[in-house]
Amino acid sequence: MIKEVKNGVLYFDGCNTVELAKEYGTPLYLMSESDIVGQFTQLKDCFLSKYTNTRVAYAAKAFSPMAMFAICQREGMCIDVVSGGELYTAMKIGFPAERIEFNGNNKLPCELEAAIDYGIGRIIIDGLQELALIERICREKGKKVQVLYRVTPGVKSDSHDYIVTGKKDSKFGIPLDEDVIFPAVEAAIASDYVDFLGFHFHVGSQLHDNGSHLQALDIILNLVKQVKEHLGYDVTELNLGGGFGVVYTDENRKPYSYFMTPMMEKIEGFFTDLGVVRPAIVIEPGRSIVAEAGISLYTIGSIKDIRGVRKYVSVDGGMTDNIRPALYQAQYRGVIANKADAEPTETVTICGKCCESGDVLIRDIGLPEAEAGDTFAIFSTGAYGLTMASNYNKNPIPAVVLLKEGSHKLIVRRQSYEDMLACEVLPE
Ligand SMILES: Cc1ncc(COP(=O)(O)O)c(C=O)c1O
Ligand SMILES: N[C@@H](CCCC[NH3+])C(=O)O
Repeated sequence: MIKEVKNGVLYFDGCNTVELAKEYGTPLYLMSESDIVGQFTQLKDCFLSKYTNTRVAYAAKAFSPMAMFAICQREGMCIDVVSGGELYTAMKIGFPAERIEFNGNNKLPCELEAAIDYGIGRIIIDGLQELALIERICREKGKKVQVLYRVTPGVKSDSHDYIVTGKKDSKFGIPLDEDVIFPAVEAAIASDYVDFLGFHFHVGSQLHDNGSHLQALDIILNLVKQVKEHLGYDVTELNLGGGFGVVYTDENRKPYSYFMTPMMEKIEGFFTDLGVVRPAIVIEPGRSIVAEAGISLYTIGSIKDIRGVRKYVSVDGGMTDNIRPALYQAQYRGVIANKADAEPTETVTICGKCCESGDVLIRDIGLPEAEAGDTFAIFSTGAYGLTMASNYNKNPIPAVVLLKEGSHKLIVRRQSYEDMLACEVLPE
């Protein structure tokens, strides 16, 4: 049991969360290594070990400390980076270059140069000008890189509009208009500076239905067929992106096999019929690896009961460590960690300490009576919490503690006020 209650106290991966709050301070992110490894194990069982020539590239944007990259390295995973900063993190720990893939709709020349210098495995080209930019850099450096094209399949997905990426009106990917995509593929095939491997799509995030993945896959397989027919070229790699949904409140999380099995069956059947060796298949899960492995801990402070309206319970963090409720109206569950088995007696709203009315973490949650000094725990905050954290109101970014079966270690130290001032210069 990753989460359990003992003597009224919430334990996570064998650790007493109230003690952790005292030892490391709050706000605090906890990450369960056991849960992260458990997700990788499930992917190994239903995908990596079941089918040859497959890879998982963890989408680092979900949670990107060096320690996470090290877990990926140890577990034999690849990683998907989307910025010079994520790439630098990988380089810092000596992450094997060939296991890094680079995504992004506006990769900067300096980012591409660093990636090509490091010898990264793949660049996922996201727009028409990017090929020329990569070719120029490779020409100057006397290098060659492996590339895929990210395409927009033009499918709808059932998720928040801000995290849907597969529709045609998107800043990501290349549209599938014939007069756009075929010349682009021809140019990549003909290039002396890139090896063109195939196609990439990512339909969106936090999906609980495999429909849009399967629809996008059909579209991409049709493209593969057309590329063979028109250009006589067999692709050697397909990347199906990530997007697999997790539990925040009462969602019905589907196992990875719910997505992977029908996709792999479709792919295997298609290439058998085409009489072509199946290309390598890559996926890029981010959220599903780390979201449920995270808990955020806060200390309750001011409590305001606006009679007949709402009771606000304030915590010592907020939108600075978890922007998702404010940005996507995301919903979370939580408990008072030191009263974890007490019955709810009132409905309250958990708000942060930032100067924004929208700084609400959980609206209308049933809790036992909250008191100043209680430790409040919010579940499923492991993805896109720390990585989207900000210094708004000059609040320092919290520490991260990695838990494993009762042991705990600091993997990101809490920012100090000095850290926040470190880049500032006072004019003479
Ligand atoms: C290209 C790409 N790959 C992977 C991901 C990871 O998605 P998720 O965290 O939903 O698995 C994203 C983000 O949505 C993405 O844009
Ligand atoms: N940041 C988003 C996910 C972005 C996915 C990347 N394209 C979230 O928290 O849900």
